[in-house]
Amino acid sequence: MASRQTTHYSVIVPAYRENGNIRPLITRIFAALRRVDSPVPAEQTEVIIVDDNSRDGSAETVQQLQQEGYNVRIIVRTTERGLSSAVVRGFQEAQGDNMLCMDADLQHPPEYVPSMLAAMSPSHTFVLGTRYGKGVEMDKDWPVHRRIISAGARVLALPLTTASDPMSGFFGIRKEAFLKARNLNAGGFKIALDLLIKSQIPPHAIAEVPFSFGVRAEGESKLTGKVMIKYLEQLAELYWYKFSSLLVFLVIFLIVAFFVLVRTWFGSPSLDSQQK
Ligand SMILES: Nc1nc2c(ncn2[C@@H]2O[C@H](COP(=O)(O)OP(=O)(O)O[C@H]3O[C@H](CO)[C@@H](O)[C@H](O)[C@@H]3O)[C@@H](O)[C@H]2O)c(=O)[nH]1
Ligand SMILES: [Mg+2]
Repeated sequence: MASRQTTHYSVIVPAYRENGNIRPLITRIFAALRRVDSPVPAEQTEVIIVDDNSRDGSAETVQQLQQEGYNVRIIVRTTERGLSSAVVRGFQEAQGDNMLCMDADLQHPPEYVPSMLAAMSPSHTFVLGTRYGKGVEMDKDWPVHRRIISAGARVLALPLTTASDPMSGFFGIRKEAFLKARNLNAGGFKIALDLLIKSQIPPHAIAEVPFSFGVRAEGESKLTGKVMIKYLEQLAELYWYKFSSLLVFLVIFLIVAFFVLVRTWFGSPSLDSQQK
């Protein structure tokens, strides 16, 4: 098992009722890291599952995996709920400087973990698993309504970032960039978008890795109508965060321009009229 000093890479997995997926996920991640051509050593990598008190046997599965020698641990939250806040908690607990977030349900292929981790560096502080890159595609079984929602959500985020897939739940961030973010919106599902804006990641610091988005292996999606409303709230907040100074500048500019025009058109009162 890796010691604390040598853990340079952390994989954070938010999980709610994912017991059926945990074993295949962990064994596939470490099998990929143990390949001879892996750019990242398995001994320097930890996996942290952030579970919201699922009570479905996930904790026992993780315990069993630990006994088998896998460097995985589980944080069971009992007072908080939600995907984004679980990811933030995982990043706060991570030992590694290179932190990757991925879903538990195998929609994000574990075989991409080594290259995603290796893509982070002091000059590429953010890595984004994108479903819209060259040569990749969504699984044909991914529902049409989810494709439409995803496309709409992506269009709404266009003014905020140049990243091709800011809705992706498969992404990584360097610790130093994560620590720059203030007032993260920990509600909802779109924590990558929040981090891209609030950690002030410049376009050239984003490494994009195309991947084919699969379908959930076991269990059900937790994305509900409430999550979509939360996304709209998050967008409103991010638009304000990013454009409020521009807006204030524009308003002041328009007020000044208005007074200058009024003075030019109607002129200032002449001395004669003031003396009368
Ligand atoms: N701890 C915790 N984990 C959660 C919660 N809700 C969801 N998760 C975990 O977050 C991961 C993604 O949840 P899904 O329910 O599978 O989401 P999805 O509909 O497949 O959405 C995924 O793809 C979207 C792109 O289409 C992404 O935008 C989204 O972030 C996510 O990655 C899974 O591992 C799930 O267990 C929660 O309340 N708490
Ligand atoms: Mg899923």
